[in-house]
Amino acid sequence: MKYISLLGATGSIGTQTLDIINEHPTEFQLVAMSVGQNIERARKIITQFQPELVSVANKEDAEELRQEFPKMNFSFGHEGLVEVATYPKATTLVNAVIGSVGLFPTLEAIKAKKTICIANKETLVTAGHLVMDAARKNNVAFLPVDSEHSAIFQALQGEKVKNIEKLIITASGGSFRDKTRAELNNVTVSEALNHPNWSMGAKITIDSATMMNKGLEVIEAHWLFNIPYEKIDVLLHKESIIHSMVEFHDSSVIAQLGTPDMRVPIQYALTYPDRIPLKTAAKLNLAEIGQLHFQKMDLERYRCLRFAIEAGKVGGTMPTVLNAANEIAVQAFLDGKITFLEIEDLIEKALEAHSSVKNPDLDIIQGVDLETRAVVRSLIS
Ligand SMILES: NC(=O)C1=CN([C@@H]2O[C@H](COP(=O)(O)OP(=O)(O)OC[C@H]3O[C@@H](n4cnc5c(N)ncnc54)[C@H](OP(=O)(O)O)[C@@H]3O)[C@@H](O)[C@H]2O)C=CC1
Ligand SMILES: CC(=O)[C@@H](O)[C@H](O)COP(=O)(O)O
Ligand SMILES: [Mn+2]
Repeated sequence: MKYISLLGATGSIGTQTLDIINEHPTEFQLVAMSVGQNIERARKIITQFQPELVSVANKEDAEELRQEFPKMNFSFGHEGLVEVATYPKATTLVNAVIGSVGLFPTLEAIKAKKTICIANKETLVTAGHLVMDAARKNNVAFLPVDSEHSAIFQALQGEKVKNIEKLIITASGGSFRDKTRAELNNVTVSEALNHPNWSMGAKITIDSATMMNKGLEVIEAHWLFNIPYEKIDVLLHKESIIHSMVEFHDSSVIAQLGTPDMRVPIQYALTYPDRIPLKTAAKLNLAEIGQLHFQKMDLERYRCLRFAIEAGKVGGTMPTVLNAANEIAVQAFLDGKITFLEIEDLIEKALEAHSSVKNPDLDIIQGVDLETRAVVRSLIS
């Protein structure tokens, strides 16, 4: 039995993680979880899974739930996230929270020697050097959940990192992949949220549309696999069937394929190095699909991808700024305060205004993260 703590239980990845736990009750048990504001959904999860500890974003919600479920432990805020991430009975943390709020709980879970299944890519973008260094020093398994990184991780099983020629991360192109830049001027929030292949949370769906998601994934891959940026390519592949590939020195390419279903990489991270059946996942039928398409990535069309690669190469606190600016700008777009193309303008301004600090410690990272959010908010207002 694996005892799971889950950050972000009410979200898209959180819900699919619960599906897996539900399908395999003899393999997994949910012992601790966090939610944000969605208390209605939290009530249902508590009733179904009976976790021992639940953390919510707000104190008032924690108090209300404590009255309703007197035998359960409740916590709240940032401390609550850490309590869930380090819950003593849990052996494995699934970090499915959104944003750099996931960084500190991840570091604490690593110190508490939990196996980490990481979906929360913003944590790696914000402070990948601190996270991977802590994982190495504490000798904990740090397993990718993001579909592309799971694909690369699977392609690398039994391989030597020294033999890698390059990583090839595939990109669907997101909701606006068939639009020109000129056509992006008047796009709406609901159009942007209409991803062609994946049903995901709002923030990552917008990131897919701006191609920032792929930029974050390039930085994520750099840290997870310890590969220089020059050896990471992005390839447009509109079907999202090949989840990513690794090319080796001998010109051999290993790809991982499957129908677009996040439960597959989530479950792989939970069962690694084993595999167990996933009855509810659709089988891949290539004969039915017929053909797959590939296209070179245009960094002028997708400026956010260029910003991310450049920020990653500069390193230090530059990716922290990229991520924080993006989080604020995407939320402002979702709230109807800015247009779609203003997302990238704000990120560009934040990056241009920043002088990167080399080898930043956690205090510096947290300071830069907060400062960037304030700068971008003031640009918006
Ligand atoms: N969705 C997907 O298919 C994929 C997602 N990812 C990554 O996984 C992560 C999660 O994405 P996704 O599931 O789509 O996101 P969602 O928006 O669907 O879910 C986010 C979760 O985080 C909680 N949350 C949000 N803000 C806070 C906060 N300040 N404090 C505590 N909890 C908070 C939400 O709680 P509540 O709703 O209760 O407020 C919710 O449980 C992201 O980093 C994303 O990039 C990676 C690959 C695929
Ligand atoms: C499912 C997943 O891993 C997402 O990160 C996905 O990659 C988004 O699709 P895009 O390729 O459009 O960014
Ligand atoms: Mn992905």
